[in-house]
Amino acid sequence: MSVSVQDYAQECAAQGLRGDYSVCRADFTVEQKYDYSAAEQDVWRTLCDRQTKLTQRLAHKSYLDGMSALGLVDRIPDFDEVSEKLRKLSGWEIVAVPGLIPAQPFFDHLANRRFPVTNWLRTRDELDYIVEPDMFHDFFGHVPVLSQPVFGDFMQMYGEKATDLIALGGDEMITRLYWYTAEYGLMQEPGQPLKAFGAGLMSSFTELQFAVESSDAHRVPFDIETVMRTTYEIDKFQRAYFVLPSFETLKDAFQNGDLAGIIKRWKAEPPRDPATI
Ligand SMILES: C[C@H](O)[C@H](O)[C@H]1CNc2nc(N)[nH]c(=O)c2N1
Ligand SMILES: N[C@@H](Cc1ccccc1)C(=O)O
Ligand SMILES: [Fe+2]
Repeated sequence: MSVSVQDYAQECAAQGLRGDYSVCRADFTVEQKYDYSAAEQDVWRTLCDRQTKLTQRLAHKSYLDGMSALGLVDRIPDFDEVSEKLRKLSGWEIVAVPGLIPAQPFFDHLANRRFPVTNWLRTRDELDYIVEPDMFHDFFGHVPVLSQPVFGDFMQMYGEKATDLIALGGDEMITRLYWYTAEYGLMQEPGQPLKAFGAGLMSSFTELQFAVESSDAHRVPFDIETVMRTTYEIDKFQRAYFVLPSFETLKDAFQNGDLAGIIKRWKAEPPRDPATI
């Protein structure tokens, strides 16, 4: 039923993903091994400096509050140190993984308040955008909001509920919901300017600006059923961004929406193309 590390490692290698899955434990975690070079530390600082300037302007307050709570990011994070801080703030910890892991173990970590963070960093040639999650994306994009108890609790609940919905055959649909909210969600609260919410935007210099500021970005109001029916690609700018009116809207749709019904209705139907939403 669940994916074995060996099978997944082969799949990833075939797709050209960068992580080394040969040293994974059964839950896809690895040692962080803090042996980064001076050049990598330098890339990290550059990434943080240029991206922080953008997030100050374009990120939702929940993210900026989370970043302040976490404190300094002046060198590549030591995962154990960060976990200690996070545990005090919200009961979360981070664990090292070699890169993308399958949905099921991913959600199982979330359900247990563990966030998987990739243990390698993009190169100097990828400062603006990278096609697969790296440490900068996982850490800079996702971890700040986990320090905020409201979001931390939501992510745990997401992990728990996702596991049940996957059992109904909703693997792809529940992943799309995660994708278009936690990764690429925008937020526009009443009377407020449009802000970025998702982690995939927070970690990309070019896509963050595109999604929030470009008149070429295709932005549509959040609707849970539409989101769950819409495909995505991980290695290009998104062709649709869903705009949430508030975090409560997402939480409410997730808690009280009939996700099982949506899955049953649509899982055998052809999905929708984001360009046509
Ligand atoms: C939930 C959905 O499958 C999503 O793309 C998951 C899959 N595996 C992942 N694996 C890692 N390491 N990081 C992620 O953000 C994700 N996201
Ligand atoms: N494109 C994101 C990384 C990412 C890849 C794939 C999925 C999610 C995030 C970045 O440049 O930071
Ligand atoms: Fe992510």
